[in-house]
Amino acid sequence: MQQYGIQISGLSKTFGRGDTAVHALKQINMQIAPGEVVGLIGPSGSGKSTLLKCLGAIIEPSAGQMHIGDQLIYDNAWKISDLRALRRDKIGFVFQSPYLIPFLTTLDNVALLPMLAGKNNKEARQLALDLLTVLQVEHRAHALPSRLSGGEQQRIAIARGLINRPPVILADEPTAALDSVRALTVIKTLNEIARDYKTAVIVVTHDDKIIPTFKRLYHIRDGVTYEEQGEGRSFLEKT
Ligand SMILES: Nc1ncnc2c1ncn2[C@@H]1O[C@H](COP(=O)(O)OP(=O)(O)OP(=O)(O)O)[C@@H](O)[C@H]1O
Repeated sequence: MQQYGIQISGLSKTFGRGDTAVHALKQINMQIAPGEVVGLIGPSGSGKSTLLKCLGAIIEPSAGQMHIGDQLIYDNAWKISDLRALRRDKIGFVFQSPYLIPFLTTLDNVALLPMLAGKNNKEARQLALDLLTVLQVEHRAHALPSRLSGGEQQRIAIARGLINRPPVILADEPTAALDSVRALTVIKTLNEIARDYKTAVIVVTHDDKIIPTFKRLYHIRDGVTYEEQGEGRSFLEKT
């Protein structure tokens, strides 16, 4: 049986009840392999944020199943007690706005998470520096976020999402604030990281610049998803 990075089946989310109930997600099935980067697109109100929040264990689904790797996370109820530790160790979040802490250097912004997870200062900073090197922003390690370009800030945000080596990354509009060249660089970086670290990555986007880069694209409309095949890495190689 193939092992997925993250897999959901029959996942549903209803807000409210009775006549005013909103069925935001209706029996969604998704499987993302380790190393795969998929896109998720859909119009406003279609359920993208709700799906991302369920996948990120930020809100509780109403029904269905979710596995991360071979661990059953949700089966009509949460199957693990410490959701905060799950989010910290298994899921990396990358947002449209990098949300870097303005008075910490780039390096400390990234080192903070492994410190919170129990690593000592020196170990955490070395891990952070190694990752900044992979993302080609190590020369900005001692700069404050306000001194970085938008593309550099977004790469720092990716580093922070990755630092605890989560098996899953959820990226919400990570390129919306970037021009085409920087947007494609961020997506290339996510693809390289996914491949090298065996991470399953889901990118929610409205960004036409990056939509052709996905080999698999999930469309969502009125809480229902369907899948489309795209060009993927061969498109990225041409850019
Ligand atoms: N807390 C909530 N209570 C009630 N209804 C909600 C809640 N959150 C979302 N919804 C409803 O669920 C549906 C899906 O919303 P969601 O925010 O997931 O859409 P979206 O695709 O992310 O939209 P956008 O692109 O505008 O952010 C919408 O009808 C929305 O009004």
